[in-house]
Amino acid sequence: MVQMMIVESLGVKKHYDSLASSITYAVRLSEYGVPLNQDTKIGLDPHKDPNLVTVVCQSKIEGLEVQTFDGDWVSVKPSPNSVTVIVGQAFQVLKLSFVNNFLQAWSNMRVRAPNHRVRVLGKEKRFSALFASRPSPNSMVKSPEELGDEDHHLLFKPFNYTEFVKFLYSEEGRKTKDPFNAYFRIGNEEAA
Ligand SMILES: O=C(O)CCC(=O)C(=O)O
Ligand SMILES: [Fe+2]
Repeated sequence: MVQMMIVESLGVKKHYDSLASSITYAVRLSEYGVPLNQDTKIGLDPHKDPNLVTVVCQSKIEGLEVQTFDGDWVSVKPSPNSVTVIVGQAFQVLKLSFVNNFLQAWSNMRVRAPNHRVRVLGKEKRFSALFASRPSPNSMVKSPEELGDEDHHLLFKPFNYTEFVKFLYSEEGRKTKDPFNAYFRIGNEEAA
């Protein structure tokens, strides 16, 4: 539903079915103990999710923090009747390509994969539940072909999601500052 809303808001609803047909879903439950480093209180290092969309449900103990464009960290408070939706990088590719092709109409990127992290401030264990969508194994993530033409080049190469995740966790990927842009970026423009 959230994905459909995003695709619709980008004005490319007709591509939703083909996107939806190559998506898989997974649920993960996370437990965070008291962080070893009591200076930073970091439970999970800053990162962007590689997948399409992650829905996060925090237990009573807060900890999720999202970075703003200005670099500040904002805490997301747990709520019993709401969830947090995090856009991942695979979605960013679709979005960036769409935006690029409709650049004249849209002056800016509409959705971005945000940097986020977990900090556990107190002495209690923290729990969270995550529901994530991602491209099916070995499926290609690419922009609809009619959106790419000579005047409107695409920002990213089509890519195999499984290969991307392998690279992300490889020795080389871990050493690379921005593995996503290093691997798929076609031009030199910043796509942070
Ligand atoms: O536990 C959370 O609130 C978020 C965890 C997270 O960002 C992740 O596992 O990718
Ligand atoms: Fe995450």
